[in-house]
Amino acid sequence: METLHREKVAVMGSGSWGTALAVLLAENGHDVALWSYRQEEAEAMAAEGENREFLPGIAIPKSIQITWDCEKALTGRQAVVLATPSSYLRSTLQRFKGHLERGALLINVAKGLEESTLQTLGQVIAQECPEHQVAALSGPSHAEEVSRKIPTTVVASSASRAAAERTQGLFMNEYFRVYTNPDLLGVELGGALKNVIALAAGISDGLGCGDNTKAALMTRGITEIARLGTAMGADFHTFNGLSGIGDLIVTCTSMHSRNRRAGILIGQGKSLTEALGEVHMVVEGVYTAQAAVKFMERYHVEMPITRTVYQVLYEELPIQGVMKNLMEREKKSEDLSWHLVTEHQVRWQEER
Ligand SMILES: NC(=O)c1ccc[n+]([C@@H]2O[C@H](COP(=O)([O-])OP(=O)(O)OC[C@H]3O[C@@H](n4cnc5c(N)ncnc54)[C@H](O)[C@@H]3O)[C@@H](O)[C@H]2O)c1
Ligand SMILES: O=P(O)(O)OC[C@H](O)CO
Repeated sequence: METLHREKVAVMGSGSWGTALAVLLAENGHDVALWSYRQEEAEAMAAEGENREFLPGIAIPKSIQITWDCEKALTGRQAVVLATPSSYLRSTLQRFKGHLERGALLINVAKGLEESTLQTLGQVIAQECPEHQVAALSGPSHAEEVSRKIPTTVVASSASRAAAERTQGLFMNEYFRVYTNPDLLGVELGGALKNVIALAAGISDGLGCGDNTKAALMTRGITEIARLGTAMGADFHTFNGLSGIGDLIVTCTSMHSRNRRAGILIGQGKSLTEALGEVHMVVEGVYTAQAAVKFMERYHVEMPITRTVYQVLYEELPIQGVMKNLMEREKKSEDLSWHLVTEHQVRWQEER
């Protein structure tokens, strides 16, 4: 592995992902500050040398400066990792943007959509911090595995190639392989929307359905994500990559997945509030489902799995009605090659 260029990095958000990435960045040789939203969270981590609440068992190197003071975290830092849950991204940016260094690169690692504005997280960041370049790091990557150095691959995406490559260089090491991808919209949408499909996969498990059902939900899930994504202008191919199908696979199959675990509890008959309380960590799909339903209406696309999850969460669709909702829909043609459909239709017409 080539020698790393040492940078001063701030990680804003000390949940499981922010903590895991701060540890990785420190191990890569960077000078890292880790900012906590809650003072008591920062104090506990500093005193215990680990994040017992969100990432127990992983030692936090002493070189990491842990703080709840935004100014301290950001002063002199040219790379800033945004690791708060998506619903707090805007409020966190508003709180600290006055302390950002001029030209600092903002790297979002949260996965979600802003329901009130129907903006992607990249758009939220660009709106709040228009002077700064934005990148995203996304892909199949549970904090519990990355922090144990289990081989993981992700993508660094930005409209700016230099920003994507800088992000790649910051994070890449022998157990964390980072590819670049120029399609920021597609990368963000894949990461956000897979969480709703993971809730469906969990519900299916909680209901006692089988592997056939899970495979169907994952395959049809990525199809509906790509359908919305391409309607919004993303590149179809991105959904075949790490931030698309890759992340969908891990989140629908792993017991580390908060979304899948919440889905299992709901499928077993727990209420949403009970499921969220039990999982304790952020379950992004619960919020993304609300935004996704608005997006699908705006772009006139069908997303039956996403809509069914929304109905369970917010419209009291009985859990026993989930499979009926999906299986007894009208007959359809499979549309995996979304961009080739027209070509197929032409060929079929010629054959007649
Ligand atoms: N955990 C993972 O494996 C993982 C992997 C990839 C991406 N992500 C994404 O990273 C983001 C953060 O997830 P996480 O798993 O680290 O969360 P988490 O549930 O582990 O931690 C939540 C954090 O949010 C903080 N918080 C609570 N209220 C807040 C507020 N009002 N403002 C700001 N912060 C507040 C808490 O103090 C805590 O540090 C999510 O978008 C998630 O989808 C997580
Ligand atoms: O645990 P989940 O379901 O929130 O997923 C976390 C990451 O997005 C997995 O890549």
